[in-house]
Amino acid sequence: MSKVAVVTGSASGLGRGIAEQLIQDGFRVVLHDINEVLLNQTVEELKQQGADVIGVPGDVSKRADQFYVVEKAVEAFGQLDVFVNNAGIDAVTPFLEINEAELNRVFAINVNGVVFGTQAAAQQFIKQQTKGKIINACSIAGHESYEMLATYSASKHAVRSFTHASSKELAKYNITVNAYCPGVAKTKMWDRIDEEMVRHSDGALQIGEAFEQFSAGISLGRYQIPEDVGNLVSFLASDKADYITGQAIITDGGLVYR
Ligand SMILES: NC(=O)C1=CN([C@@H]2O[C@H](COP(=O)(O)OP(=O)(O)OC[C@H]3O[C@@H](n4cnc5c(N)ncnc54)[C@H](O)[C@@H]3O)[C@@H](O)[C@H]2O)C=CC1
Ligand SMILES: CC(=O)C(C)=O
Repeated sequence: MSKVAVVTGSASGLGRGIAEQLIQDGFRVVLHDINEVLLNQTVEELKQQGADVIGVPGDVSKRADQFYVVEKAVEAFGQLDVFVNNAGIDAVTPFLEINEAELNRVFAINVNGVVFGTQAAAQQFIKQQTKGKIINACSIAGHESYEMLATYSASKHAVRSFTHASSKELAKYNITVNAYCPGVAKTKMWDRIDEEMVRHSDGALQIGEAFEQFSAGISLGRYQIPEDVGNLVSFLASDKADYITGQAIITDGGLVYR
């Protein structure tokens, strides 16, 4: 029987790219997103292409929603093999203006979401008595800290730390936990970051220029596309990655060197 993967935040952007790659790899995929309208549209498009997928709306910051998506995956497909904690949000703010609401919002989704998704998936793998793979969205911002992106960078450093700690605790169940760390990918997230950086630049930047400046240092000379990220997740989700755990692997075309 083909394997089953859940991908959170997969109605669009990198999550959709990851879901499409896993479908190509032969997975049955559960798409999960807070945007129910977009989720239904994406699920319909993928079904029309012949994919064996379902959509489950939910908010990753709610622990119950994460256990619910695992329950629905098992109800529909009988098992769970891979859980991708992809959903995440951005925040662009000068450090002195960061407030409690921003910290709570970004950490609730980017950090709590990863913890709850990991718990829900791990409990299912333990119940099944099978190996399992948990794959988290980190970022180059989980290795490097950026001006105006302090809250976001801190949240991604926390994702890297939870990847390390959970991989150590879950190894005895044959569950691996790894993270992918994208660079500068052209998705709605970067459209928003660019707009906000322009807004905070006092006229120094025009639309598109923050994205261009960030992309300028990429050694391979182009910005990232969802397929680049899908390729790394495809490997991490495969049996070929069975002996890799606790790693936060950078895929950025050569921008941040660790
Ligand atoms: N775009 C980039 O350059 C980079 C992105 N990343 C990370 O990759 C992941 C995906 O990023 P993008 O696709 O660019 O973002 P995006 O903003 O383009 O898409 C995110 C998707 O997640 C969904 N979502 C947002 N909040 C949610 C919640 N609470 N529960 C469930 N779904 C939710 C959105 O509806 C959307 O469909 C994020 O964790 C992000 O931090 C990391 C490094 C670079
Ligand atoms: C969006 C992101 O993850 C950056 C700027 O590294």
